Amino acid sequence: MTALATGSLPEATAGYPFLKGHGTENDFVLLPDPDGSVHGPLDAARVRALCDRRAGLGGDGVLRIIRTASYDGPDAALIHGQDAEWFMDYRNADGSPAEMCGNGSRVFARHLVDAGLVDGDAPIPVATRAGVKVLTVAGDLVTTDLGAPKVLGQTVVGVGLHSWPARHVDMGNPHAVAFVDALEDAGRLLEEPTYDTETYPHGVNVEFVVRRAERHVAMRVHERGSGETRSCGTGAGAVMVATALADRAVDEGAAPRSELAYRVDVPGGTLTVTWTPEDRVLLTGPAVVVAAGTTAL
Ligand SMILES: N[C@@H](CCC[C@H](N)C(=O)O)C(=O)O
Repeated sequence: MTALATGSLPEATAGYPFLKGHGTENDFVLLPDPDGSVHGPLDAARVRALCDRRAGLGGDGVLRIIRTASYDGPDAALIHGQDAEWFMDYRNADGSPAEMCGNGSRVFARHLVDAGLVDGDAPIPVATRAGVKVLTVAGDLVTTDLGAPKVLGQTVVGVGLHSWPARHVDMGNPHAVAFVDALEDAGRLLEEPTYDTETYPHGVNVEFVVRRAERHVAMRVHERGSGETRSCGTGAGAVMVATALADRAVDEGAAPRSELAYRVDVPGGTLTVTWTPEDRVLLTGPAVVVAAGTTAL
């Protein structure tokens, strides 16, 4: 391979500023748009173009970084009512908006701190479509308080000819958690798993879980709107809650009596999920920004 000679690189493309980042390889295009004047309308086609891994920048989703007061898209009243300066305007790779993104929230906070937009030594409240989430940054790790889980009923998910019972857990967004004998049993996950559309009228994120050791599990995920990804933070939260209940480490309908932590391995790394006696699910993991530039998209 011939190295590019100095000076042969094309001039930076004039266009819209972006950053690229990931949390346990759940990767995102970040669009800094503090006052809503930089990026213009973020329609589904543009999100799909940005997330395209061959013709675009590539990503599991887009995070627009905008002041809460400057957001004027759908559900603006709901967003403006939240007590947080910054709004994480998250979209899946297919362009659909989602209520919450756990891994994305850490990358979002990392950027706010790096850019000097917030004090990294203090808790950072971030508005989302699932309400305000508070983040804390400690070195390489960022913790998101995902809030109280909603533990709902049993359901069924399927891939090809296989089907599994699954636990319905809402972590701000919908999840179905299925325990499997081996992660490979879920196959290549090129297609969306089947699920009960009455239980999940707006689609669902499906997690497949195996136990690795005491308070240690591994998962794969098929995300609503993004396909199989290398990690899902809210999914890790849902998996921890479903596993702790299955382990009888927590009584149904209750919070743990003392802090309970599980290691959750995902294809892209490791997350720690802690469920507190105050019924908060805390997601801790890395958050990395790997590139910044401009895009014509
Ligand atoms: N990867 C995210 C979840 C993103 C949203 C999800 N696909 C949905 O539609 O609910 C995470 O880390 O939580």
